[in-house]
Amino acid sequence: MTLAANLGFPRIGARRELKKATERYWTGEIDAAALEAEGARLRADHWRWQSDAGIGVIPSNDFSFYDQVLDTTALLGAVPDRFKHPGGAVDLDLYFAMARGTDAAPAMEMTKWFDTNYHYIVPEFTRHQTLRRATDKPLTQYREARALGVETRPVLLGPVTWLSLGKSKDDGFDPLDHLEAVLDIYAGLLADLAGAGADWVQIDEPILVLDLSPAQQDALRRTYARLAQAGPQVMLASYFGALGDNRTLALSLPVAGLHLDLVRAPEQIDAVLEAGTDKVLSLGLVDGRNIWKTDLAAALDIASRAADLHGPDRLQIAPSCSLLHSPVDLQQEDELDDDLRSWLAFAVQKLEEVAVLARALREGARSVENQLARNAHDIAARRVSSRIHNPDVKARQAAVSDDDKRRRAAFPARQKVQQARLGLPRFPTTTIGSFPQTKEVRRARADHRKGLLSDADYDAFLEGETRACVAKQDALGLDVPVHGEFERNDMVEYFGEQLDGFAFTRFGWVQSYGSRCVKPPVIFGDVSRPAAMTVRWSAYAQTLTDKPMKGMLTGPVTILQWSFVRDDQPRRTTCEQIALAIRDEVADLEAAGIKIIQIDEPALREGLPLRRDDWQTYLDWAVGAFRLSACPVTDATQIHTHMCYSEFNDIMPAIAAMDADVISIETSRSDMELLQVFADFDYPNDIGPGIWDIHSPRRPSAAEMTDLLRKAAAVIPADRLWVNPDCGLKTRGWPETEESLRNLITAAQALRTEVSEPA
Ligand SMILES: CN1c2c(nc(N)[nH]c2=O)NC[C@@H]1CNc1ccc(C(=O)N[C@@H](CCC(=O)N[C@@H](CCC(=O)N[C@@H](CCC(=O)O)C(=O)O)C(=O)O)C(=O)O)cc1
Ligand SMILES: N[C@@H](CCS)C(=O)O
Ligand SMILES: [Zn+2]
Repeated sequence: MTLAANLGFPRIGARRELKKATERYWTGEIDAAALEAEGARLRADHWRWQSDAGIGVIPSNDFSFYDQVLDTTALLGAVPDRFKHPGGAVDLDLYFAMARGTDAAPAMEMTKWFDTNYHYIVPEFTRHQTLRRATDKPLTQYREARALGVETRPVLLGPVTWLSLGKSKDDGFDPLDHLEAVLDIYAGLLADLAGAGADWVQIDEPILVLDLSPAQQDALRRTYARLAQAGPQVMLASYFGALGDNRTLALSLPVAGLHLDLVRAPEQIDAVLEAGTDKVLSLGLVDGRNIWKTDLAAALDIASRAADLHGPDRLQIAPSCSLLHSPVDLQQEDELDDDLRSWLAFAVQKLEEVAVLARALREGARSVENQLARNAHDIAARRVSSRIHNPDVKARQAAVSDDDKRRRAAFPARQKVQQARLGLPRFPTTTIGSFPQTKEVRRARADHRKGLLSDADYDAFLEGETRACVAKQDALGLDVPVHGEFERNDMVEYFGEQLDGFAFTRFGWVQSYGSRCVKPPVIFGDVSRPAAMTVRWSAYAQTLTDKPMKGMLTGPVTILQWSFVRDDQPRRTTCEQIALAIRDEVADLEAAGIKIIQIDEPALREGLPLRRDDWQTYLDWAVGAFRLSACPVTDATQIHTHMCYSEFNDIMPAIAAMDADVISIETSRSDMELLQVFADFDYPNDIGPGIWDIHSPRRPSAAEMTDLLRKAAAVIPADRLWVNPDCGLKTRGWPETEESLRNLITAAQALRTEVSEPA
């Protein structure tokens, strides 16, 4: 019998209840018991909703208080020495300390989860680390569901993915050398889960869609040879792409089930069916990464073919990946127009789609003919909607030339003109754009939205915040101030709200990291800019200071990457439309007297395809889009870009090809490691390596930041170094911001004294 299955449900809560409870725990407003109780309440609700939606295979252990990779690190007791854990269980406070750092110990690194906007805590490995089972979460949450009458399939992160995503802290140590120790722990856990009643477990190995080394392939063979014997049957989950050249390997593993992402890679079903297998196949037919309604007829076509060739009893229907990346429930969206609403599906609706498809296979398409007919109507209506196409946008795109993507002079000549115009000191200091989004700022915006604060009062409030922020930066002595971004709810959503072709939701929140969420806008049609979006705030801020005010924009690739993108045209086409809109904004900022403009592209690296063979094509159009947005200006206007959470090792030519006059990057958590690649590559333009980890509430001292800057000056010529934090300061409070910026400026001053001027 074909079952409807789910791989993971969003844990943050339909109204971000988990975020709110976690943050209240951190500020001491509630205790651990209250936080645990809120977690349990959410899990119970989510299990019930899934059951009500008709899902037969419901996951457990997909819940997390911060991150599922950190959960695995805690499960395996891989606590870095600096947290001085004496052994025994990893409790909630140690868990949060690893994620967020403490005064005594910096947080563990955080980075992108594959090509998503979700961030995980990077495991740290050392040669002499002793791994041992240090939490029982998979077991307790399985039992918790059972006690509520819900039979679940516990989800575990696969050992090889966990080891592959971690970082070795000892030279020459290969994390895969820990594999046997990890397998001992997993085998024990699986046996316990079987003892508690679990017939199946889901083990996620998303690295199966990456280019794998022989050592990783061997590790996968050893892992599943062992775990397939350990108790419950294993549903091995691949997602975010095609198995590709790992298909034979995956099919050869002695697991009982294999999950395939048939949204990103629908073609792989034919190869798998042709190869033949006795495994249960889980068909990921409903997009877990986007918000469009599934074309059920097309999905049913694939599923029916699989049922004919493989047998309906050995099939499950599922979302393509965990629904962690999807908003919770479309039902809440009371402000979306009817057209748009009829085109969308969030997590709850996606599970209903999964259930319809499974039922169609079990009982025949007639049994769900009403649902199929309604779906076919909505899919067809979207396809022909007049709201999607804008001939002016298409005409402008057709006229884009290579010249539009080129600055007038090369960097050395631009640098001279800009230095003469800006007159900045060596080691110029700046920030990445946002300043603390305090409760007051968020409340004023919420009140404005609800009509409790008039347009004029909200505007005056924002002017006040901006004025105070510029004054503080002047008092601190920052060389290149910013306006503070108080008017922005989010660096992508804010732009989406002002561009045609975008829609936005009220509650479409998705977890980004820890308690932090984003509400990606929905790109449904051709994109254009009806009016200037940021000039009002940058121009106002420039009137408040004699220093050069930096204008702040989000780049086209990042807007694309952090939105829910239309799936009816290539991403590169949509990206170019956004680039043209940003280009107009850049030109307007320059015309308004703004001499420095930053175009943030933190998601450029994240958008890189998972397989290397596809990289160059992406990099060509992504870099082209950035350049298209950045190049309407004269040589005297300085263009900055900013990238956080990015590994640059393999993409330096593309970073250089962006040709930004200045790039600021996140480097502090990696102790400047990330900078070395810029040195090795001989990166030609200016660089601002972050010297303050703004993701942690910890306040770095001037000495610590001076030290980081010295490390930077040892590898990058001093006359090309800028001094800045890792990223924007929106998540920080004012006291820590002022103290840390004071220290950052002290560090810059120290380097100006220490490092002699070039002759
Ligand atoms: C730089 N990062 C970003 C990523 N993706 C983005 N789309 N944006 C980013 O900035 N990816 C990589 C990183 C991830 N980092 C972060 C950092 C911080 C956040 C964050 O702070 N998120 C906020 C939500 C931001 C937001 O949209 N705020 C709105 C709504 C505020 C709100 O909650 N209002 C309350 C009412 C408030 C009151 O009455 O007091 C409500 O609606 O209930 C706004 O400011 O208006 C977060 O809180 O999680 C995300 C990613
Ligand atoms: N300008 C943005 C960039 C974040 S990546 C900010 O400062 O928040
Ligand atoms: Zn950033």
